[in-house]
Amino acid sequence: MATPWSLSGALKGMFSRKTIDDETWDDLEDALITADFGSDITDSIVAELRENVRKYSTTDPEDLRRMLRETLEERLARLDPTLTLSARPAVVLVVGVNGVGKTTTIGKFAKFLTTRGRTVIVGAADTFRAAAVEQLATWAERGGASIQKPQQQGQDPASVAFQTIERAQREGVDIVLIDTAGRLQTKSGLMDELAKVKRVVEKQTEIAEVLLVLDATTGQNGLAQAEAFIEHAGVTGLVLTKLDGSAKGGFVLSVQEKTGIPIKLVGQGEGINDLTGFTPHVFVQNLIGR
Ligand SMILES: Nc1nc2c(ncn2[C@@H]2O[C@H](COP(=O)(O)OP(=O)(O)OP(=O)(O)O)[C@@H](O)[C@H]2O)c(=O)[nH]1
Repeated sequence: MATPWSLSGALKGMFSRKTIDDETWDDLEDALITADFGSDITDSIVAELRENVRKYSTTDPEDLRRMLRETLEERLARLDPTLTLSARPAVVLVVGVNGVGKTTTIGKFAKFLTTRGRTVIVGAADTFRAAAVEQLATWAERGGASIQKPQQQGQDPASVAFQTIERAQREGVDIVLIDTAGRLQTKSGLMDELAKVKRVVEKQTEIAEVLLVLDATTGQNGLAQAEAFIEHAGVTGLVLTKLDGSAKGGFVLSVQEKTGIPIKLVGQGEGINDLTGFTPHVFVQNLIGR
């Protein structure tokens, strides 16, 4: 599958040369920077590979490709991408700034779970915009999930979360996905609201996952916007969306190393089936090519 974030095009020239030379290293560095690995990670990858090439006294670009693949895979696999969803119900809070693909992700995630035989209910705890609730309802339905809507516009988000979990417990639903607000007047208002949702939910049951949705096309900027969530929301996993429209495959590694939080899901399209788990081995195969 050709992906826009694959490095295989950028690396082609490099691996078709007969021997590893200065140009090889320049090309590698350019390719990594262009793919948004960031300068620190690029420097450390290049330094590590130079050391390996020296240690194994190789001049074969194919060896370098293998080493690059191993390095990236090893670094991506340092954090565990497994979702913890064994509690019943397993409550997942979905957080992130507006426009990153939160609603779509909840629908796709519901589909991902119902396809695997789990029952899902979505809680519309972003209660301010009626249109947003309706959009979420459409995606929940596509994903095969039921939905708990606010009883009136602007209902306290924590009470919607409460009602959703109560219903899940009553109806024996496996997984609860709570959609939270992405935009309020102030950051502290947003974080207070989220803290209240968490407090109320934790009285009912443990929170299984707090997933932060990030738009891969915005790269480092998007990360800066999401900083408050990373600092205050107790995020347990990242969901990268819009990777299909991004040339920034390196963001995947840089976001994980910068935040210390594992990527758990990846969105690569606008369709209901376009969300997958994150598998470093597969990702790196696609990134490096062949
Ligand atoms: N290409 C692509 N588009 C995506 C992906 N995920 C979401 N989108 C698109 O991104 C846009 C925003 O998605 P939403 O799910 O509405 O985002 P949101 O964060 O809920 O936005 P608000 O409702 O405004 O808060 C939509 O046009 C989606 O189709 C993805 O993985 N790939």
